[in-house]
Amino acid sequence: MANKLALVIYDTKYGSTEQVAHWVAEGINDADIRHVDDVTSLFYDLIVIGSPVYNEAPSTRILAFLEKYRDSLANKRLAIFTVSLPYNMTPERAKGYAGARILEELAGRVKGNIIDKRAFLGKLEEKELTSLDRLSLRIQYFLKGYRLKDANYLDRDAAIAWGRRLFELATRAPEAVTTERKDRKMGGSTGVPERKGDGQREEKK
Ligand SMILES: Cc1cc2nc3c(=O)[nH]c(=O)nc-3n(C[C@H](O)[C@H](O)[C@H](O)COP(=O)(O)O)c2cc1C
Repeated sequence: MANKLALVIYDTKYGSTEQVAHWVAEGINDADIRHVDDVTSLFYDLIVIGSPVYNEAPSTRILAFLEKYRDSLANKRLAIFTVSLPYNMTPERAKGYAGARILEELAGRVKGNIIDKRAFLGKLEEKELTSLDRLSLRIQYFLKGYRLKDANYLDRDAAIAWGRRLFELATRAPEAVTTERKDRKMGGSTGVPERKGDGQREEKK
């Protein structure tokens, strides 16, 4: 039986990574979508993995999944994305956001052929948070000289556009993708703008 085109796998606590996963799947056009705990098959040409960022790390469920299926994923085309919201985000910063650090950490855990990766911004709504998360974030923000406040940087168009890009890459011959990755290593566009000091929580205004 032929593989299906694409599967988008995500974890989420407050819904934003799930939302981004749905938009990405919409852009791919013919993608299945599953929470990381409900994955039953990896018979797809492309596996997209989306992780939220909590406490400067990817989701532990996603990391456990990558570990468990390390060998099965090793010969697959993969794409990965993170959804995060650094404490110092502003609409200005959001425009050039790369979020490279956690995304690179996640990519480092994967053995497969990563055809593309992307850091998306998410949202935070104080009233949705568990009391423990609210307290912990309030303390972390306070220690860094910021005040926790609601923010929503979800970008539907960007997520759908990335899904479309993945569709193009996934339906290309494997050699074409490999060549493009080599080109990128030699200085071409990575899809993730490389800007110094644009880590998840490294800048301070
Ligand atoms: C407890 C907690 C810790 C977080 N820690 C970070 C962090 O270290 N870096 C970051 O960029 N965003 C952090 N965030 C923001 C989340 O990444 C952001 O709200 C994201 O949209 C959450 O994804 P979800 O809605 O799929 O759960 C944190 C959020 C929570 C609730």
